Amino acid sequence: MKHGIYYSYWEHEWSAKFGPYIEKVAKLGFDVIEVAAHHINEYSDAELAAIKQSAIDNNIILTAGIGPSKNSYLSSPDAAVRAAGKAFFEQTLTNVAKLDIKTIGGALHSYWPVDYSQTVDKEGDWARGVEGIHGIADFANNLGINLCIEVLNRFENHVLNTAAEGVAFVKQVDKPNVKVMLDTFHMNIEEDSFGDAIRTAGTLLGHFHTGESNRRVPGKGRMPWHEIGTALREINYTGSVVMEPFVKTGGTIGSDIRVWRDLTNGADEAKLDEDARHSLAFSRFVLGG
Ligand SMILES: O=C(CO)[C@H](O)[C@H](O)[C@H](O)CO
Ligand SMILES: [Mn+2]
Repeated sequence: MKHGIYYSYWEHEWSAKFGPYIEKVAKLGFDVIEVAAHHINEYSDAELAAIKQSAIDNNIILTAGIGPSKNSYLSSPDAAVRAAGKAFFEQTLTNVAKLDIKTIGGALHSYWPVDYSQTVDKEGDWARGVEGIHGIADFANNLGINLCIEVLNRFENHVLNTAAEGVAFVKQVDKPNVKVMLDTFHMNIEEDSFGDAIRTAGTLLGHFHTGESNRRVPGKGRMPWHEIGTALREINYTGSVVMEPFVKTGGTIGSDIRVWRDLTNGADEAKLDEDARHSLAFSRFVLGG
């Protein structure tokens, strides 16, 4: 099991450059950095080559997270938006592959976060989502990339809220590189049992996000980490466990994640780093790896 952190922990914008964080997370002892792919198409090839080299030099694996935009996503009822979604993914995956990234996770079938001022069509969005992911799966596979479909809580998406729904969706897509992704923050809201949810995902679990119920770093709250670690060991999970803490207010990250109070307790960057390092030690101990 490899342990990582989403660089957005330190940032306010999904557009923030991720290159400089590789050395930082390596120094903190992580194996993996997760980067936001939302704006990767704005990076030049030279920039991507330098980032790839930095990852090699620092012995860091990159994974990617993404929340597709409402203008271009795979399950839209509007065929033009679906086509734009496919084109966006093909360009994004091409650039993601330039960083040797093998895992991209998020609500890839949908857009994020969902706008609930509009009518919800769960059945239609599910069916179009399955078709949309099916339609980009081989493209991703040819680049060596796994598509990890994140199960989110009801306030962020309506299609996949539980591990059982994630498994059903991924089985309908029926492609070897399309997997289920779970996140303890969302599971805490939707699942009856953390252990059962992880066992339900089983061998289909492709990526795993961690965070406390208020999205502080693992170890600062009341998540049942022992139960989670036991279940991950039971299913012989060998993928990445990426902590996804969101503790800062402000910017697009603060508003998309609904961080309306300072969860850092006024921490400066050095203190945020220290919290991440402690949480990594805690995560390795309780989850394995
Ligand atoms: O858990 C999440 C949102 O609540 C997601 O992992 C990411 O934040 C999202 O896909 C954007 O990268
Ligand atoms: Mn997540």
